[in-house]
Amino acid sequence: MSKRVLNVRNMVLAAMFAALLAIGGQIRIPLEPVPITLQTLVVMLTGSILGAQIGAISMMVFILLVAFGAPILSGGAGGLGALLGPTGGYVLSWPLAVWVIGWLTERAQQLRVWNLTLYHLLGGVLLVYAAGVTWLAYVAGLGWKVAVLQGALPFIAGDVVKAVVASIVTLGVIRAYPAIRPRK
Ligand SMILES: O=C(O)CCCC[C@@H]1SC[C@@H]2NC(=O)N[C@@H]21
Repeated sequence: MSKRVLNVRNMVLAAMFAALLAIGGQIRIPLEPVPITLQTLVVMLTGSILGAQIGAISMMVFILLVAFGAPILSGGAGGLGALLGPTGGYVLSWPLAVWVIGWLTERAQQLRVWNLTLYHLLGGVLLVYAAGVTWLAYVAGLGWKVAVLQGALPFIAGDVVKAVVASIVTLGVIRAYPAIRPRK
């Protein structure tokens, strides 16, 4: 990683991954109150490919765009109302989730499918679900049991698969472009 974080290369990469996140939100199964989407796959890829700093910046840019009304959340939702709605906890957790995945990835001696998958599960599943379910319980006025039933259980199997796929894709990208690998 170059010393200056906000150079043109990093800004372009951050914008690209924010755009990918917007696309990931449109590939969805519209469950209520929380859809199944490819957003978690992109969140995981952002952390392990861009690293902690640029990755978190990319997610913050995405959230800022949503807050200003860009229709880039799942199903084309956007604006402060959508951001602070029932699924807001997941979305607002993404900068931290990406930062955690990036932090771990940058410090790994060697990157393998198994350790990347572990980082993806910690940041992209555990942390995201903790924030998302807590927020859902509060905003939608659901009890904890119902919030877990509706906000976590339907996604676990798919998100574990996404964690493995994100690891394989990350290793492929790093193999093709070794200079992209974020390191501390
Ligand atoms: O409104 C949005 O755009 C956010 C939707 C959040 C979907 C969450 S992210 C974690 C879990 N995995 C999924 O596939 N869907 C939920």
